[in-house]
Amino acid sequence: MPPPPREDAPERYPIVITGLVNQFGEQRVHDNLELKVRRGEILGVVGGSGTGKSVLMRTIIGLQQPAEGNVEVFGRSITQAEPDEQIGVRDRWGVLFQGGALFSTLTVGENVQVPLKQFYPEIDKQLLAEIARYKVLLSGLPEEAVNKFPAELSGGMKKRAGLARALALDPELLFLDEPTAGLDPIGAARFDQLTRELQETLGLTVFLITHDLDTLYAICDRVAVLADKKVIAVGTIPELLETEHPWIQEYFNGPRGRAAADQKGGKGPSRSRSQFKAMDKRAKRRA
Ligand SMILES: Nc1ncnc2c1ncn2[C@@H]1O[C@H](COP(=O)(O)OP(=O)(O)OP(=O)(O)O)[C@@H](O)[C@H]1O
Repeated sequence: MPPPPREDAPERYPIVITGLVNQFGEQRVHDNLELKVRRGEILGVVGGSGTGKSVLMRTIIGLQQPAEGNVEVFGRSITQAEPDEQIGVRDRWGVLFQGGALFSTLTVGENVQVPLKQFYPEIDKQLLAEIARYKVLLSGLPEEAVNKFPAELSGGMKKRAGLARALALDPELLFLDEPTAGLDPIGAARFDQLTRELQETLGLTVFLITHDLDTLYAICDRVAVLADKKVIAVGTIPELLETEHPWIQEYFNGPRGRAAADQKGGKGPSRSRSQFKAMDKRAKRRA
C-alpha cells in the first residue's frame, strides 16, 4: 500500500512557509513566521500598515531573499533556488501588484502578452493576440480595452487589466495585493465577485492581501493575521473572533468590522451568523 500523503504535501498546501525571517538593516519585519496555504482556498491576509504583508508576498514569489527560513511553493524551495531554478514554478502563479504595475507604453493587450512572450517565446503573433484578448474578456473588460493604454483606463479597469495579465499563463496560484484599494464600493464588490468566480471556475488558490473588511466577509475562506512579526492566527472569521488577541478583536469587533459583518448579512447579527456558517462550510470543504 502506498504511504499516506505527507500532512503538508504540496497537493494539499501549495505554499508552506517555515521559520521565515525578513530583515532590513536593524528592522526585523518577520521573525520565525509560519504559514500554510490550502489548495483551492481564498486566503485573506490582513495586518496593520507595515506589518510586512507585501514583503511576505514578495518573498513567496522569490523577489525578496529572506535572512532565514524556507518557502516552498508546489513542493519546491523558492528561497534556496537560484532564479533560473525557479522556472517550472514561476509560470504557475500570477500576480496583481498594488496599483496594477502595468507598462504605461504598452496597450492592455500588449501588457498581457509580456509574460506569455517571456515563458513561451515561440508562440506566433496571432495566437499571442488571441490569448491576450481572451484574458482581457475573462477579466470582465470590454473587447475594445485590448487596444487601450493604461492612461486611458479608469482605476477599476486598470485593476482588471492587471488581473488579465496575472491570468496570462493560466496560473494555479493567484496573488492579489490590495486589489480593491481605491475602488468605489460598487466597483470593489464587483471585483470581489469576479475574484470568487475566477477562483471557482479556474480552480485557483488565491493569496489576497487586503484592508477591505467587506472583501474578507464576501469571498475569503480563511484569513491570516500578521502582527508581532508573525502570522498570529489563521482561520475563518468566527474562529479568529474566538482568539483574544487585541488587534484581532479591535479589527473585527471595532465599528468598521461590525458594520462590514452587518452589511454583509443585511439585517444584523442573525444574518451575519448565517454568513459565518457559510464561511465555515466553505473552509471545511477545502480543508
Ligand atoms: N526594500 C525595502 N527596504 C527597506 N525596508 C523595506 C523594504 N521593503 C519593505 N520595507 C519595510 O518593511 C516593512 C513592511 O513593509 P510592507 O510593504 O510589507 O508592509 P505592508 O504590511 O504591506 O503595509 P501596507 O498595509 O501599508 O501596504 C515596512 O516598514 C517597510 O518600510
